[in-house]
Amino acid sequence: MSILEVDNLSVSFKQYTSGLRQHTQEVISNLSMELVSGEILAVVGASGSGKSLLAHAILGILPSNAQTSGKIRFDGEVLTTKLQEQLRGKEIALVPQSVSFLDPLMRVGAQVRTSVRKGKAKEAQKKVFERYHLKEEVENMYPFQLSGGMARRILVSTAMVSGARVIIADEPTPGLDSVVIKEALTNFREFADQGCAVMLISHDIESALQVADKVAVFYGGTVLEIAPAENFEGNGDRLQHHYSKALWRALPQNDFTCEFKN
Ligand SMILES: Nc1ncnc2c1ncn2[C@@H]1O[C@H](COP(=O)(O)OP(=O)(O)OP(=O)(O)O)[C@@H](O)[C@H]1O
Ligand code: NI
Repeated sequence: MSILEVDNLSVSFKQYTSGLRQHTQEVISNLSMELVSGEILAVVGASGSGKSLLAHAILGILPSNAQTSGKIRFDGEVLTTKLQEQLRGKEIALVPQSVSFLDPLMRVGAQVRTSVRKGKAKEAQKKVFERYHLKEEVENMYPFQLSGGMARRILVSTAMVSGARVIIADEPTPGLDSVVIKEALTNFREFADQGCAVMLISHDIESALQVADKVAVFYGGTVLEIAPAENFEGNGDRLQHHYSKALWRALPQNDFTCEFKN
């Protein structure tokens, strides 16, 4: 069953060029896709292809000069600005790409606790810190005192304790060591297995494929194809699009199958 549906979404930015002349740049074009309960959808594609903007459009946190058209539905209901506000951080949680999303003036333990909706906040926060190997003293720190990897683990923790039904994770793993990456990906898998849905935006196709059910390949602001994860194997012959094949074959471990070899 589909929890979140994106229907013909376009996003453009109005920018002033010289003087008062306006220029509109479309950064997402006629994009349709869905998140299904119980599934992880990995989203892969080049830098600048619109992955983060799609996440922000779903959450309703695009910059104010962005114009959108199309519809996004949660549980069949069309998302309005008001509904997005109500669902944000509650039914739909974001693991943002940038650690600047953390509140610089709030201790990180408190930030995680404010996201807990069910059960005891303190307990949930302690448990999730333990899970992500964050020492007890970290809860009293401010974001500026954290390393990049610690800040990222705080962002993942915040989404994990929220009790949301949809998690949109925008590059949640860079800078993390392999043990924590595995832990986070396993948690996303468990989360999906409980009947929730995950959108996992990642440059790390190899890791994403370990847990994803389907992969959406992004290019130039739209989805080229959505393929079952198992189609990413061998030479990539089961992938439909040249770009998807190229993306897959460009991975270091696939050099062996590259035609240029010999
Ligand atoms: N506020 C903005 N105003 C104008 N253009 C923007 C704005 N934010 C993003 N863009 C443009 O939209 C495009 C998509 O950006 P987006 O951040 O979604 O890419 P991405 O796929 O997430 O890239 P990355 O993999 O590097 O995170 C880029 O070309 C970017 O320059
Ligand atoms: Ni991005």
